[in-house]
Amino acid sequence: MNRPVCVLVGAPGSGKSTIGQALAAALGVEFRDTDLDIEQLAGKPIPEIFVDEGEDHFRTLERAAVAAALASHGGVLALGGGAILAEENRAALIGHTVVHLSVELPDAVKRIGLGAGRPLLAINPRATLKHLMDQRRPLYAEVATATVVTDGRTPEEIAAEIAALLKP
Ligand SMILES: Nc1ncnc2c1ncn2[C@@H]1O[C@H](COP(=O)(O)OP(=O)(O)OP(=O)(O)O)[C@@H](O)[C@H]1O
Ligand SMILES: O=C(O)C1=C[C@@H](O)[C@@H](O)[C@H](O)C1
Ligand SMILES: [Mg+2]
Repeated sequence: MNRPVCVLVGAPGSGKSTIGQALAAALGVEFRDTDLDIEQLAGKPIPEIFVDEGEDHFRTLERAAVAAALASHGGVLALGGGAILAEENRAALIGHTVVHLSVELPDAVKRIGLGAGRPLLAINPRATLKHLMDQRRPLYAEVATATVVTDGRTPEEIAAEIAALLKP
């Protein structure tokens, strides 16, 4: 059974997908993102899943995607920004190497632009993002075995710091 060399968690815009790909390339392993697994399985983009079936259904798909990826993926794994909301997912992360990519509101807003593609941020995006980040910060900290600050830093710098952390 494979297990991820590193699982990345963090708020929307923390850079899980971007840094995950750079880190996987640096380590010479595969990158996997549970958001993409869910889209492939559902056959549609995440915003459409939210519109057609609702957030609860998305979270059900997400719990299954997290369990499947943790059990089978041997490379770098990025989880969706809200995956840590589920107690089941937090429990499943125990014993894994989990890196929290921390980001504060100004950098997160700059990066994601608060445009389309993030269904939870469709209404009053800045305030909603702040609320999400405040609510989730303790949960990211709970599952993380290390926290890496991303504000004002390039994806390459961040990926290099994580690669160094992973060295035995
Ligand atoms: N360290 C960084 N500095 C500047 N821009 C960044 C950095 N990391 C990511 N970005 C940019 O921010 C945007 C969001 O990054 P990314 O999609 O990797 O975040 P994410 O954590 O995967 O978000 P989500 O939870 O929505 O999947 C992208 O346009 C990316 O290029
Ligand atoms: O922050 C969240 O709850 C989400 C983040 C994205 O990665 C996707 O998983 C989805 O848009 C929900
Ligand atoms: Mg992502």
